[in-house]
Amino acid sequence: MVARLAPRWCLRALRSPLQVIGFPSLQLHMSGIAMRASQEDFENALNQVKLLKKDPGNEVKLKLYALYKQATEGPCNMPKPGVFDFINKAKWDAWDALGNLPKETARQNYVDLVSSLSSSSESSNQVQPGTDRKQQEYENLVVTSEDGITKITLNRPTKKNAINTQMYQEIILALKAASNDDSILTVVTGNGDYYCSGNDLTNFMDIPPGGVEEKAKQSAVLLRDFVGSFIDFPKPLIAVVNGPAMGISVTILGLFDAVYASDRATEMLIFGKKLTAGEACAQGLVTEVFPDSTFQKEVWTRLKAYSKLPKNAMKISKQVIRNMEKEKLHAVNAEESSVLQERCLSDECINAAVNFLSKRAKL
Ligand SMILES: CCCCCCCCCCC/C=C/C(=O)SCCNC(=O)CCNC(=O)[C@H](O)C(C)(C)COP(=O)(O)OP(=O)(O)OC[C@H]1O[C@@H](n2cnc3c(N)ncnc32)[C@H](O)[C@@H]1OP(=O)(O)O
Repeated sequence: MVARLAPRWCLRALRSPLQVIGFPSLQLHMSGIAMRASQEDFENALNQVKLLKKDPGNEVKLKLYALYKQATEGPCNMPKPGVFDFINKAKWDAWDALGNLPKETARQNYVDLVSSLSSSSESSNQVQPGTDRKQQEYENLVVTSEDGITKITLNRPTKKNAINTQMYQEIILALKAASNDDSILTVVTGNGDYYCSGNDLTNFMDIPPGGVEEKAKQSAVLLRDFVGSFIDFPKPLIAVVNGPAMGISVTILGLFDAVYASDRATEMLIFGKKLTAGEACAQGLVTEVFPDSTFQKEVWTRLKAYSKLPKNAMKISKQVIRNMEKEKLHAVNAEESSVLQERCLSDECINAAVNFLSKRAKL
């Protein structure tokens, strides 16, 4: 019954430890709790959640969970889980943050939140591909090909294009596909006001049965494959940095052949320091900065001109330049991934993720 009704992201959540966050609505039906005042709206909202086309993300699921618990049970009445019990702690924090919010208000907030999700889900698939030829469907990317240019657009604008686990894998696949397609240039850009806010901090919450050590190992493998796919990319690869960029989306810019940034990319956050696009350009991380008002026009005019250049000459030139450093880059990548595996388990990393997520969970 659940399997038939639930959309794809629900099924994924049910298979993972995150299922406990994901399904207040199913819990309601299973426990058969009866509502009174706004029962009809509330029940409609519970049904609507199951019809959402897109996974709303862990933060929203936490909000839904907390509101559901508050609406049906009142203020948080559970003992606080231990710090390493990430999922239950995140749920507990979200519920506890609601304090003494009255049940009726929580019910109303749940209804309002679901309604906003339903409308944004209807207007989603956020990028208009225009006349581009759309390629394979991805959940977190839009990939189009036109005029010899394959464009990979990071497409989670409501999350500032943070890279979740699936998106890492989709980017690897999209780069693989672009390396074998007919295009001359490949472009990576972001949809919305951000280029990318880096690693999705909820990635670390989905702990597999092997525990946090297994998670750290999986993260290291994924990171190595992800960065490796940029190191090995055989054609000219251009980053069109349309807005702020953070974390891993900045650190991989050095693997692009050109990086064009809008002067609105004012937060290229590396090592906790904010760099403007101009400063990043002065340090060689960005190739050229354009005024935001003309950014898209100027950059795409230039890229279209580049795409008319001889395909094989460009590809071979890139390979000649890059091949010399590939071995070293792979060695550094392997080393960094193994350091990540260790650092994932550090208090500093756990606290940073928990702090961010618990702030998010407060309504
Ligand atoms: C087995 C697989 C595991 C895979 C793991 C692989 C690991 C590889 C790791 C490699 C090392 C990488 C390191 C990094 O990238 S570090 C950088 C991490 N990023 C951050 O710390 C940024 C966090 N976000 C923010 O500080 C702010 O959100 C931001 C400044 C970006 C925007 O602030 P603003 O106030 O304008 O907007 P909001 O905060 O309201 O954000 C809107 C919604 O977007 C969500 N969001 C934004 N960024 C992230 C993120 N990085 N992770 C998760 N969610 C993010 C935010 O929560 C808001 O969502 P809601 O509307 O639902 O609340």
